Amino acid sequence: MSAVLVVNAGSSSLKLRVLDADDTVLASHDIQRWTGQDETAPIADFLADAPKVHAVGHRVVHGGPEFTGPVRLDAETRAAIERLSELAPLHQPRALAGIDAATALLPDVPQVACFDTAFHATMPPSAATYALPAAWRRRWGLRRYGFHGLSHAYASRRATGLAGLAVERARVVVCHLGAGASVAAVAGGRSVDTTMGFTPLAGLVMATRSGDVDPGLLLWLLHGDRLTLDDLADGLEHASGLAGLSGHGGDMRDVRRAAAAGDPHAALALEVYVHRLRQAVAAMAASLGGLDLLVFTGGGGEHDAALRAETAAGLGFLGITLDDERNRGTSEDARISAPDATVTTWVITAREDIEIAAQTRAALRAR
Ligand SMILES: Nc1ncnc2c1ncn2[C@@H]1O[C@H](COP(=O)(O)OP(=O)(O)O)[C@@H](O)[C@H]1O
Ligand SMILES: CC(=O)OP(=O)(O)O
Ligand SMILES: [Mg+2]
Repeated sequence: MSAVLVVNAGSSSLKLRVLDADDTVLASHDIQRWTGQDETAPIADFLADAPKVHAVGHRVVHGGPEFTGPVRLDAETRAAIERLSELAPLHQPRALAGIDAATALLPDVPQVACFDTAFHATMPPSAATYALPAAWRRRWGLRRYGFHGLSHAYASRRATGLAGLAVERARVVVCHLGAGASVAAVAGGRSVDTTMGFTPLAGLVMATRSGDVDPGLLLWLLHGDRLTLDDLADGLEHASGLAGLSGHGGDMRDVRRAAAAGDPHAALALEVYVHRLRQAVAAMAASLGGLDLLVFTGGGGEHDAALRAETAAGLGFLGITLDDERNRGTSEDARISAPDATVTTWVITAREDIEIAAQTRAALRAR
């Protein structure tokens, strides 16, 4: 099997790729602000000019308890994915739109779902369990799932390889900083902890998502006539994060411009973002019992040298020290730590497409 079409529907974009057997990108197209509502059009246009594909791999954000590895799509698996939509309302409907479009356009080509949650299925119970009543946990399967697993898996493996470390021995913290953002702890190639939870709303400050807030605050907002459930959900998902803090939207570039022009709200947004990110890196290092590699990936992790420098600036006590020139000089896969740093720090381009293509080939071979 050679060429694989990769469909990566994120919260803010749709990324289409055709990858050859050796991961060469044969065709590529990104659609910003894809809603999934106009189902087939962008994928049809892309396929009209793309080489023939032999399989399709889809990124699906939530795999729930049942999907801990890639799965061939059919009516049954599609229905199971649809039932998980409530847990990832920004993401799952878009993945389903991509699945339906590709299935309609390529009815004879096998399709595979690859899950963001699957990489984190190896988390130990101490990291995955919420301190909630047992009856609730049993009845609704409440637990930490974690997300961005396709990116965390790829970036941790890639950095470990570039560092020349044995996978079994490497302790890696990966910061995936895109529109959604999460930090993961990877030991011996397996996820042992992460900042996202039951849903992709938990953890870090994101573009428009709040990340962690006091659950008592949410109860207080829902009490009496302060906010309806719909208003609360909309506020936490779309009007919080960098957007809610800065008043300049959720794109880090706009927030930085506003802060540089003297806007105090934008400056506070950056401070809160970095404070929480540093805390998360230290927490993940604690989950690993020490740290060998720190990795930055995702749009902000790859392109925002100031963000990397500000994050590292508070983490010298862990052995993290950047080389200023290297940090400012790259957005390619490269080491950016100082020569004498005990933790080596890396910038790695997010390549969920490579991970999805590999999982797709593996799932089809396994049958
Ligand atoms: N040069 C840059 N400086 C700061 N932030 C950037 C830069 N380029 C991209 N970003 C951030 O990356 C985010 C998009 O990340 P990306 O991983 O491409 O998207 P997605 O999460 O949709 O997959 C944007 O919201 C933006 O804030
Ligand atoms: C899981 C998640 O938050 O994905 P994205 O960053 O694509 O929104
Ligand atoms: Mg993404």
